[in-house]
Amino acid sequence: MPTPLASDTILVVDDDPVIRRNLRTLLESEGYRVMEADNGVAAAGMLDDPAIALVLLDLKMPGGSGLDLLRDSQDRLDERPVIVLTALGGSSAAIEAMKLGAYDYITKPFDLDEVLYTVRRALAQTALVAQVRALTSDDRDSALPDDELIGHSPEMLEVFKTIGKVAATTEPVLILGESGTGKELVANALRRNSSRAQAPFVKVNCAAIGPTLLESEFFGHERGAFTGAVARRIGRFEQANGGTLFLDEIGDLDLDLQAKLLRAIQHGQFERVGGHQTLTSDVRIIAATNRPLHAMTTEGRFREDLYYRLNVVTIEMPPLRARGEDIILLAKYLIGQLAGKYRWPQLALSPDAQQILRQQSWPGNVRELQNVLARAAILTRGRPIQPGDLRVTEPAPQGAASDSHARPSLLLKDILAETERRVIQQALEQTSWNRTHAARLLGISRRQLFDKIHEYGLEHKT
Ligand SMILES: Nc1ncnc2c1ncn2[C@@H]1O[C@H](COP(=O)(O)OP(=O)(O)OP(=O)(O)O)[C@@H](O)[C@H]1O
Repeated sequence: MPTPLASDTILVVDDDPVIRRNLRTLLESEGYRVMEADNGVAAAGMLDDPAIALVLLDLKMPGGSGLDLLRDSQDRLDERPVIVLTALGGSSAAIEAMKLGAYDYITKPFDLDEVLYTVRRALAQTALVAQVRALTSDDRDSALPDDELIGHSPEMLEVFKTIGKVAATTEPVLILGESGTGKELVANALRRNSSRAQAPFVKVNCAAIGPTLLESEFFGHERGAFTGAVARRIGRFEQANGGTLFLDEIGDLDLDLQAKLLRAIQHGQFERVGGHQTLTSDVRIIAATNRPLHAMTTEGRFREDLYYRLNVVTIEMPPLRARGEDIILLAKYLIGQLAGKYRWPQLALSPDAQQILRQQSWPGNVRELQNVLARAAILTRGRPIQPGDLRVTEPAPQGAASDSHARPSLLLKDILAETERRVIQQALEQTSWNRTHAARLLGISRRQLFDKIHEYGLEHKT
């Protein structure tokens, strides 16, 4: 959780001076500034102060109840989180408050730790959403760091919320989702918003290296541990000590290594390859995979105990096709990046091109969108992108194909390529992706078929 900023002022609204004093003492000891009001009307008058970042609000107060404040001052609250304080048994008022947009509620007599935890969580979450909003506004002049997560869809806001909630804990986080959905960006955001933001952030791609080298990659090795081990090597667990270790493609991990990894995560203990000394390291684990990890546990391909250890918090990345208008938001953002990089001020997306983008199913998700746009931008050499400039891997649905604007290209070579792609796709579907049968049907060799599948980025969908 980010340390509170000096500007984080909390408005405590309660008619009971003892409660106000207790809350003030607690919050000030944590570095927050505190303002007080003893009823809803007085509180509403104070909300014009932009320093107020959060409101702790009693519901029952003479002279302006908390519910009235929530109901009447939405504009003044301007999305600042309100945490409601309710007496035990007052659940209907609490529910009503939540409906009116309260962030959360705490029942009295409250536990001070719970108050602090809820306040911190609310502030971290709001800061994250605000940051994302600012970065995704249409203003292209704002310099965007490369690893910002763009999205306004409810699905992505859910992801941002979860990041806000869990970033500050040291529990492991498992990020699931199709390839290219932004899992690595989420790992970066978790780290950036954690108390370990300044500590080491070490990444290992578990699919990139074989099991023997991977063990040494994780835990290091002693000199002479195996041929080629000419010097002692410090592994990633040691490097990440005090920080965060991101294990990408964890679903590709060999069973034997899964056991060693479990021990290292559970007890923080491991040995270098060829070493006898037990080493310890304090790392926060973030793991990601596009594989169905849970199903793999039932098939015995992934250890159940490791799965449950990693799966304390799961973030499911929605596929791009499920993010609605985020496709266009992202496309505009990516176009902005390309325009800046290549100095193409005219680069833009025509409305028809946007329509084509909306209609795709994007099996390669954001990465595919990036590739399609980069290729189109290069083709047009910085002029506005039209539908014909977009080489998408999925044919546009019927309606779009009959629309003259949506016709991909009039160049003979493009039409031939598009026809070939469709025929191959058809043959593959007709044969349930039996490549031998499909190749026979098409009158080409299996090798040629493989090359074409690769060339056109065709994918088997179940
Ligand atoms: N929401 C997003 N906003 C901006 N860029 C994004 C977003 N999601 C993904 N990207 C970009 O798309 C590309 C793929 O993202 P990333 O590598 O994080 O995906 P991944 O899910 O980890 O993929 P894989 O499973 O293949 O490793 C990156 O260049 C990333 O910057």
